[in-house]
Amino acid sequence: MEFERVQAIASLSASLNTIPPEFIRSEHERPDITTYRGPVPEIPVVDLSVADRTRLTRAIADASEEWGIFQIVNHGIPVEVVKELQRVGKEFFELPQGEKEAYVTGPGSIEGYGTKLQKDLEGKKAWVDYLFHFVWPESRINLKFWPEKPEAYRTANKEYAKHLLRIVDEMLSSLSLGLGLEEHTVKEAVGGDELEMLLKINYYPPCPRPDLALGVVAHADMSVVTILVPNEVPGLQVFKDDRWFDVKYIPNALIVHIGDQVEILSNGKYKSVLHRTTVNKEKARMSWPVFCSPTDETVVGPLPQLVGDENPAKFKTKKYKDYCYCKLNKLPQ
Ligand SMILES: O=C(O)CCC(=O)C(=O)O
Ligand SMILES: [Fe+2]
Repeated sequence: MEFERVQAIASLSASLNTIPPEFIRSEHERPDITTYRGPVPEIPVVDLSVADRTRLTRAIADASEEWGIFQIVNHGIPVEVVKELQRVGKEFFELPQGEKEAYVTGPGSIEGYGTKLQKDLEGKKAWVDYLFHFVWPESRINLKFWPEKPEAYRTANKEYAKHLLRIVDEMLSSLSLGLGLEEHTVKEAVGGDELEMLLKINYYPPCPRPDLALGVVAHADMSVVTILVPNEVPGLQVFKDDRWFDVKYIPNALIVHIGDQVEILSNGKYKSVLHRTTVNKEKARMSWPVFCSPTDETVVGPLPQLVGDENPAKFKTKKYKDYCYCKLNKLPQ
């Protein structure tokens, strides 16, 4: 098992200065060939400390319509809280392999430590290991998947989740207002206070051939929104106007991805963004996305206020778990 971890493969590969063939992407995916190197448009940056609520709402709504991704600055989460989240996550991944295996994901569970074992459609593997666990609501938390080491892991994650809850509410309110709807509409449409927050830590070890491999492959998140903290190593790319662009690293910013559920309930007005990650030759890249999602049984579809004779529904209305099942098994929605 140990040698299936990308972290273990990376240590071997470093000395060989090469990577196993199943990590070498075909030409249409290779980052060196497919990354656009012309002038790069910046993804929008939204300053949450702006006092003018109407302006803030418009900035978030416009970014969600045009890009489906933006960075937020002056978000009010203390720098120390984020730094501590990053420190304990990094220390967990630096533990001896055997200690991490104690948190290994089990059959039928999304939570836990692991590596995507199945290859993708082209028989390729992703240069990343991960840890998943719920951080909200309390009833969903299973401490079995929350590392006991380093010692501050659990307090740091609890603290971050508490702050993030406020940001999620702020995002969902702005998305509602941006559609011309009452503030709580979007949150209620995805289950209100039942909304779940699943934290993932991505650990992308240094890779001797970052020109050939990919971290996470192109996808759009199934969530309502995903809010992500990266470390200082760039690697996130977004697909826009038929091109892959690098996302600039902005210290202390959080990255907000619009997920499929918001695209669906807005009937396509807001875009769920296609993104992927590249890896780095010298440094480990890490990221902490939190996927905010409805419960399995929550039914999500285009908001009735937004559909009519002139605006027919572009998406089916279905349970979140059925949406995920179709997407994960590449079945028609
Ligand atoms: O590492 C990143 O910046 C993005 C990761 C991601 O897209 C994901 O885990 O869904
Ligand atoms: Fe993602």
